[in-house]
Order: sequence, then structure tokens, then C-alpha cells
Amino acid sequence: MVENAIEVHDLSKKYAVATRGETWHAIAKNIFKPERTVVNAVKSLNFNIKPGEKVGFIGQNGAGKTTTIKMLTGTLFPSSGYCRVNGFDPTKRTNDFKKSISVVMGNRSQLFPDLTPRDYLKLLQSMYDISETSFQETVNNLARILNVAEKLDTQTRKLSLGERMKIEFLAGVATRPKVLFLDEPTIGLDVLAKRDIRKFLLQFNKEEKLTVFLTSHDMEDIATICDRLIIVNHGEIMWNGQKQDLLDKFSSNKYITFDKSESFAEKNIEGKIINQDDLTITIKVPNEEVDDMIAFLAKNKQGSNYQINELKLEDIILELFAEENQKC
Ligand SMILES: Nc1ncnc2c1ncn2[C@@H]1O[C@H](COP(=O)(O)OP(=O)(O)OP(=O)(O)O)[C@@H](O)[C@H]1O
Repeated sequence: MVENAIEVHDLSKKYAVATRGETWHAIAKNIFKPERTVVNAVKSLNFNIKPGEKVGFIGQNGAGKTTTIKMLTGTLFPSSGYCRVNGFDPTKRTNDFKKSISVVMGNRSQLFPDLTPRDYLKLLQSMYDISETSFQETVNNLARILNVAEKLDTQTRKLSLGERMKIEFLAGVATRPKVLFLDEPTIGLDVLAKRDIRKFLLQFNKEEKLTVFLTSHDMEDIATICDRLIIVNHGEIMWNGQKQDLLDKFSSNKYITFDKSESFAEKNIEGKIINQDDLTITIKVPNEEVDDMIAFLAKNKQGSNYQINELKLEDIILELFAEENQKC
């Protein structure tokens, strides 16, 4: 077995984007001599991921997540640096490399709409050269866990979004990849479908030591599935470590949310405000000051309906991004 399921060394990607002139003269000039600007989508990333790790790759829109996944799966060449996945160079796209990974993208289906899932899975079985009995057994088992056993013979175009995504997952793992790349896999799914998929992933990771590399804007996905987080901002790594370490780092504070009264005055809680609208406000307070703060606010008739909450992963990540954006 390889030491690292994924190795990334100084990986960078630049896109050259044609600029469109503002004036007719500039547009005409561009036809003959196009001007290009460079987008530094991924800037010198470095990280290793061990077999069996479940890693959340997080970032705001445009942070470089999909670009990184495309380089790791061999659909995009790096501008500089290199990566290895299961010991393979993804740019070579060898059959052994392709058999060792699976990719599930929430916004792009890999199924054929006119085929039934069972027919599509048969195709995969022959392409991957897997014995029919063991493959059928795996498929039936996975379909049962995902609650889609009765959908295997329905034409794919007639499936709901949630059913289709479950089949994408099933197809993704039935070929027994070593690394599963997931790009926004639960986008648009209802809570029950999300729950089934998360449970399924955790079970499969445990039984098969599957490495999971997940990008998602849904922090519940990240919180339930991943042990480790790599957070990127503008193509650079902002945090790389265990999820629990990040939670611990912020565990010395709590959020107090309350309805603002008419006499509410912001100067009483300056520097503590996390967000507010016309009616409610959330402030962040060290654990040991929570009781005193509520007593102070109540005594000075600043609000009502006080609620105390632990910081969730989503809150922490929002705060990290807010801090980073302030620096820019
Ligand atoms: N084919 C392309 N040509 C030019 N620029 C691109 C191309 N693909 C992506 N970009 C740019 O590269 C940057 C990173 O894009 P990428 O899609 O990797 O981000 P992302 O983190 O996946 O974003 P999102 O969360 O919105 O999907 C963005 O500024 C984007 O506009």
C-alpha cells in the first residue's frame, strides 16, 4: 500500500483569460492581438493525505477547489508543481490510475439518462473487469443501504434528483476505488437523502478504508463526514489540520443571540458583534463572561429572548473567512 493516498507538491494552476475591450477600438484590436489576463486559481498547494482519511476541502466560491480536484483526477494539467494519487501521476491517465479513483459531482451526472441504473452498472462491471457475482452482491448490498433497491430497473431519466445522486454514489463505490473525490455531492438533496448518503459514506470508509476528499458548501456534510479540514482562500491554504483541533481552538467562546429592544445601544457590546439585522443580534463572548453579559444586557433593558449557543463548525469557518477578507 502507498504511504500517501494523495500527495500534492507546490501545485499551481493559472488560467489565461481573454479580456474584452471596453471601446470599439479595443474590441477590434483584440481580434487581431488578443490580450489576456492571468487568473491564479491555485497557488502552490502542499499537502499529503493518508489512506482512509476523510478530508473536507473547503473554500469560498472561486477559491480553487474544483480546479484542484480536476488536477488530482487528471482532467486538468497543473501549470507547475505535481501531485500523486495512489502513487500514480494523474496527468498520465493510465487505466490503473482511473480504476483506483472515483469522482462524484453533484452538478454533473455520469449516468446515461436512457439506461437503467442496473444496465449502467453492468457496463461498469465489464469495463472494470469485475466478476459478475461479486459485483451483483456489492450492488444489491449498497442499493439496500441507500434505499434505492427498487429503483435499479427504472430508466435513469425517471429518477428524482435524490435517487439519481444515490445511484451516482453507488456506482462511485461499487468499483471499489481507493480514493473517492466528491464535489458538492449533496447539492439540492433533502435532509433524508443527505442523511442516507452521509451514513453510507461513513460505513464504506470504515469497512473499505476508502479515502474521501470532499468539497462542499454544506457544513453539515463536512461536520458529519470529515475528520480533517483543508481550508483554501484565493488558491492558498489557510488551515490544514484535524477538525477537532479547529473546534477546540474556538471552544472558549459562546454565541448569545437575542431580540433587540427599542433602547438597544451598540456601544455596550462593541467588538463582540457577529451579525445582526433590525430585530436580532448575535454576539460572541468568552465562556466565563456569558452569565455576566446576559445579566448586564437584561439589567440595562437591551433585549429579550436570550439564547446561548456553542460555536458550530459553520460559524467558525465563517469567522475565519471574515478575518481573512478583512486582511485583503
Ligand atoms: N476554465 C477557466 N478559465 C478561466 N478561469 C477559470 C476557469 N475555471 C475556473 N476559473 C477561475 O479560477 C478560480 C477558481 O475557480 P474554481 O472553479 O476552482 O473555484 P471553486 O473553489 O471550485 O469555486 P465554487 O465553490 O464556486 O465552485 C475562479 O476565479 C474561477 O473564475
